[in-house]
Amino acid sequence: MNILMKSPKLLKLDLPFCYYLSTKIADNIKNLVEGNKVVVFMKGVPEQPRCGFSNAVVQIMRMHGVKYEAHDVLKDEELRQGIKEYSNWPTIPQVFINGEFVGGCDILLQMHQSGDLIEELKKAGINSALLDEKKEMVEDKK
Ligand SMILES: N[C@@H](CCC(=O)N[C@@H](CS)C(=O)NCC(=O)O)C(=O)O
Ligand code: FES
Repeated sequence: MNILMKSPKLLKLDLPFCYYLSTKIADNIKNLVEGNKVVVFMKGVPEQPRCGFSNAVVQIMRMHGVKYEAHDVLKDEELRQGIKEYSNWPTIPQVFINGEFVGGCDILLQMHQSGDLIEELKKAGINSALLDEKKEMVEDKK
C-alpha cells in the first residue's frame, strides 16, 4: 500500500508552503487561459506592445480579425514566470486557443503563412477575416 494512503496526515504535514502557493498560481493561470477562446500573454498591451515579438502576434491576430484577451506579463512578475511553467515554454508571447497552448511568435507566424491558423481558429468556432477575403477573391474570379 502507498505510504500516503496509510497515513493521509503525512500529505498535509509534509507538503511545503511553496507547493500550495504554486498550485494556487497554476489554478489562477488555468482560469486566465480558459477565460476566452483566444488568450495572449504578451509584453505590453495590444494598443501598445512593448516588444517586437508581442507586436508580431498582435498584428497577426489583427489580420485575422480575432478578438482575444490579452494579459501584460510586464505588469505581473508572478504571471511572467508562472505562464512559462504552465505551458512549459520559456518565452513571451504565448498564445492559447480553446485553453490549449499553441505557440509563441515564430509558431504563430508559421501557422499564419501555412494557413494552419485559419484551421485552428475554425476548430475553436472562429471565422478568420482572411478566410472571408479568400472567398471574396474566389468569387471575384468567377
Ligand atoms: N522566438 C520566440 C521569441 C520570443 C522571445 O524570445 N521572447 C523573449 C524576449 S521578449 C522572452 O520572453 N524572454 C523571457 C522573458 O522576457 O521573460 C517566439 O517565437 O515567441
Ligand atoms: S523585450 Fe526585448 S526582445 Fe522582447
